[in-house]
Amino acid sequence: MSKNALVSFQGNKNINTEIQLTGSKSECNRALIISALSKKLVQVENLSNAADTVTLNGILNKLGVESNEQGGASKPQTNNSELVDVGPAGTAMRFLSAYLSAKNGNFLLTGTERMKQRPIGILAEALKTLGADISYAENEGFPPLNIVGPLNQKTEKVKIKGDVSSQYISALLMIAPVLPQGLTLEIEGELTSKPYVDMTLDMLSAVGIEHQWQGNSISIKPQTFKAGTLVVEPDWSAASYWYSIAALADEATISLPALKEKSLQGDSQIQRIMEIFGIQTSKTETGISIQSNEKATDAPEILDLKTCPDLAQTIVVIAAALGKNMAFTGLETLKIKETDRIAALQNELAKIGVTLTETNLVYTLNCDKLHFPDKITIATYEDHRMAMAFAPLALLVKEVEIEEMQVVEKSYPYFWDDLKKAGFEVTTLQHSVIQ
Ligand SMILES: O=C(O)C1=C[C@@H](OP(=O)(O)O)[C@@H](O)[C@H](O)C1
Ligand SMILES: C=C(OP(=O)(O)O)C(=O)O
Repeated sequence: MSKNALVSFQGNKNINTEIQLTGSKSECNRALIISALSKKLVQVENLSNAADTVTLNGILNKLGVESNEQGGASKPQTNNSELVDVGPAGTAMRFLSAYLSAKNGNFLLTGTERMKQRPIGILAEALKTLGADISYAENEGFPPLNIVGPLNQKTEKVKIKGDVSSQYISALLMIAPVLPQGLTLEIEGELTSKPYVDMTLDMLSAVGIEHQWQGNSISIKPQTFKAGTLVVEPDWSAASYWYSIAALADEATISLPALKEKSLQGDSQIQRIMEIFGIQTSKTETGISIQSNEKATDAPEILDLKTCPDLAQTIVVIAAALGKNMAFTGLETLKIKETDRIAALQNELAKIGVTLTETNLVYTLNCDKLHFPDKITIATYEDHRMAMAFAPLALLVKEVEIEEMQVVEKSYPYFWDDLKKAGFEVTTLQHSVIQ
């Protein structure tokens, strides 16, 4: 049985609401790994209810923190490996690859069928260079991974490609302080998604872990964690869907408590980017408020999204719906996320007459044939962001049916409830799936 959401908005398109967003899954997943590595000296506050965070928390609780992550312990006697299944959680897969390599035990780290298509070879090979015992259980370079820890460190210097996923780098940086020799990472090529590496280093600094970043090298010496609490901010990627709603409404004032204008999350750039679509952000006593009635700023000729890949679907869909023939760069990594997000966007934007085409890594929207049928049905490809980026179109299209509505659970489980709170009608449709 598949469950779809039928989304519509009746009456005046004026939205005035307050939405309490759940904690950032990126911050939470780092905080949980750091807490485990610190043997719970570091506590986490405002844990997200994102499924990816719930999964990682469950795995870490089950594994316990007794074993010796500081390295040097003898290898386990048994050949039975412990199954660790992250489902669709990319950060959990990447962070645990490093964490389990440093931990005493024998593990089979796996995930969904899609996870088995998301590359991990760059990280696994870097860990092997450090001394980790890792092998590919199915396909070379992809999960599942057999990991036998703790690693017997052979070197402190590792080279790593920076242009595929920053998660590999964050994963290594978090275990660096517990490695007997520490770690110096030399990043080769351009670093993609850089704000996520900054987030990792800032969160490590908050619990006393120092680093040096010179040129393309980041070094962390062996160090102990300082006791403390990491307080997680709400999720800025989730906030981006409220910016979309504000951009498509006739008038909107949406307050988002506890969000900070200056955030650890790179996706807080949505504040500046959405000015292109006439949305203004202001600080309030409790967080921020977004308003739709300000004058739009000029769109740049090409908007680069390399530092905020998770905003790409939000921004591309809004630009398309507003008929802006914009061009984008920095979208290369979208093909290896929850789905091939470029192909997914191309397929679904075609339903409102918009094309997205690529020439020399510049992606251009053509909205000349933009039209809004009375009803569109959007496929979501097991990708939460497809559902959430397209649902706001219900402000322009009478009925938007979003397939497999449960996909939102990955990062924003209360998305549909929050839409209802803001005045949308959301009905659940049950369809039998014929195999
Ligand atoms: O480190 C993180 O928390 C994340 C980094 C980004 O991935 P890439 O570095 O693979 O672009 C982002 O897309 C993902 O949702 C979360
Ligand atoms: C890419 C994402 O997540 P992950 O890589 O952690 O699966 C995302 O949340 O958009």
